[in-house]
Amino acid sequence: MKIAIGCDHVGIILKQDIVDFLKTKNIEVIDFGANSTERTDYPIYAKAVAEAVTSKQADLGILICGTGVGISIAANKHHGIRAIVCSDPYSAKLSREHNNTNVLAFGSRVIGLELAKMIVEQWLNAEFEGGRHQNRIDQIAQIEKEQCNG
Ligand SMILES: O=C[C@H](O)[C@H](O)[C@H](O)COP(=O)(O)O
Repeated sequence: MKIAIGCDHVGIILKQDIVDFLKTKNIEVIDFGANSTERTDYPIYAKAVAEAVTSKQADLGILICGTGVGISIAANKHHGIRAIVCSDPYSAKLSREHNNTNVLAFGSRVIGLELAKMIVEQWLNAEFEGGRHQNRIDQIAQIEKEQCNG
């Protein structure tokens, strides 16, 4: 399992903690920055992580900004990306089982490390259930296609 991770200037401390957490689980991590508290723009890191996932350089992506909102919106602009922004483990788990999310985003100004670790753990351990949910994912992909041609 390979995880691409990225954050803006607000998320760097939490990102490092999550990188360390993933490494204790022997998960390979590709870190796309940021690595300083100098103010930067979250779409840069959303793009890097989203492209790593769509190109299959990584299996899944994790993104952190102040709220997780901007960085997840930016990630969701990429074809094939289904990003969730969440602050609770239940939504994280269900987002994999029902929505086959491939990017997880959260906010370092919203949640603390222990909750973030629970969210990451639930998200990584859950598996897409397919079936009726695949039909809905296919409909999302169809919307993406139509928007692209429109
Ligand atoms: O959704 C956006 C994120 O929460 C950003 O981390 C936030 O907008 C950055 O704000 P500032 O530039 O004021 O640190």
